[in-house]
Amino acid sequence: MKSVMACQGISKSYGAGDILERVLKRVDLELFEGQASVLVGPSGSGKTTLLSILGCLLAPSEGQLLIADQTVNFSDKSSLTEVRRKKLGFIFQHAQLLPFLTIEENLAIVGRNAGMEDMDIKQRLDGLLQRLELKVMRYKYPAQLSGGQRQRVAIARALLHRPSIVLADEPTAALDWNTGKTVVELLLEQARLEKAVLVVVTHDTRMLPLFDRILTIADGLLSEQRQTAAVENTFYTQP
Ligand SMILES: Nc1ncnc2c1ncn2[C@@H]1O[C@H](COP(=O)(O)OP(=O)(O)OP(=O)(O)O)[C@@H](O)[C@H]1O
Repeated sequence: MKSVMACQGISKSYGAGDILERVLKRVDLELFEGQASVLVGPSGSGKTTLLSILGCLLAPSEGQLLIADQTVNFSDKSSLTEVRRKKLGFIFQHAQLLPFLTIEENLAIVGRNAGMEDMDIKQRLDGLLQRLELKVMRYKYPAQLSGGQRQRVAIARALLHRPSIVLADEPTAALDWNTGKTVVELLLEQARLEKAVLVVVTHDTRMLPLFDRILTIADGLLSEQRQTAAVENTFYTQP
């Protein structure tokens, strides 16, 4: 399997002196092509912090992040922007679509930022809108869509430019169970189709069996669980 992304001894602290908080402690992690991981842990354990580092949005205090065997240089803003635009796709709890643009425009802008040709953007847009059952929404604005439809647009937006890494922070938190499950299944299907690395943060333990890997953060340490029951019993109650 091809390694797409790796964390090597990544630590992250916030604050300084007496109020120093060590959120991540020497996290090692290797993520492979086409692999879908779910990231779980108690509230405040550092899930968003780790996802932000993986997404090149936040610099680690120590350690290195490698994407396609290249060390990410967190002090070089222009290369960080380039990596984010070309290699990464993001999905957030609330889709965070641009309200003044139509669905088509919200999607096309990602392709343009990644340097795709107009014809490629159009073909990709047509295919994703069709598969995600969003064709009738094409010329609508985000406010005219339901929460589930907006998250399906967010999936299309995250994948449009064929990123090698897709990161999702609680993508179903604002949705009911059935809508959320459909959204995650579509996300998994599309990510696997594109052979992208997928990392999803969720509090919903019912989602865990859908993923290839279950990663847990607790006390700043990352571990991998194979038994979903152990994770459920340790930290969570069913929503
Ligand atoms: N910018 C920041 N400055 C200072 N402390 C921060 C900052 N961001 C996060 N923290 C702290 O780091 C810890 C981890 O936060 P993080 O948001 O990564 O946790 P989480 O596991 O995603 O939590 P939740 O499940 O509640 O969303 C928390 O104690 C939080 O208060």
